[in-house]
Amino acid sequence: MKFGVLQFPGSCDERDAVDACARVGEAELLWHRDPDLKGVDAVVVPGGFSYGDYLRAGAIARFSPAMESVIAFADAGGPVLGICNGFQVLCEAGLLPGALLRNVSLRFHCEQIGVEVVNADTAWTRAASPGERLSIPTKHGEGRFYAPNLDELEANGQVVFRYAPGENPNGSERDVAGVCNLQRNVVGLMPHPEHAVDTLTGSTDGLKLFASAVAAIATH
Ligand SMILES: NC(=O)CC[C@H](N)C(=O)O
Repeated sequence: MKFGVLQFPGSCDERDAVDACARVGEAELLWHRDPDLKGVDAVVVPGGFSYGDYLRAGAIARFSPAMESVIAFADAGGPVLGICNGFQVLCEAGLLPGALLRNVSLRFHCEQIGVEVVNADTAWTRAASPGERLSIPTKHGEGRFYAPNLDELEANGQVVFRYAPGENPNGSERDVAGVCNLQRNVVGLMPHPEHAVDTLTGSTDGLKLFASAVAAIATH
């Protein structure tokens, strides 16, 4: 099982993402200009500030040559995870519904928070239980999830994560922290599971997402 972690100019969490993936499988960095995904079994689009967040976070990165390959990979059912800036890129690319707006505070927010698993039947949450609370860091300025069809997303089971009560850092409607596509192989979330994989930093809850992908590939 090999993960590919896609790196853009301005990514900053790709090394932690590789480390997180390497705890449950093999992992390698993929450069955004190269459309060859090197035969990986799952793709992680990591956090950071691709292209300096100019225009809108993720708006430029989504035109990278590798993104066309990621879209084809996702359309074929391959597991894709977008973390924070990666979530923003996947929304911009049309792989996930909705958009991420500026935090309601208009401030960058950085904190360890509680995140509840709403849907444990996706490629990236099957190792968790519905209602399970994970402790994961969050750090972003444009994390307020918005979708005009939120009722429909809820009805489809596309809301995958919610901020724990009282811990919503950005004003997202109905505390939405992460969503998936209809096929449930593409998941995006604002909190950073790759920063919660070692007891040294206080939580290993993030490993559940990466272990889920390994299970998804094993039963594919
Ligand atoms: N940690 C990150 O990935 C930051 C995401 C994004 N650039 C923001 O500030 O909203």
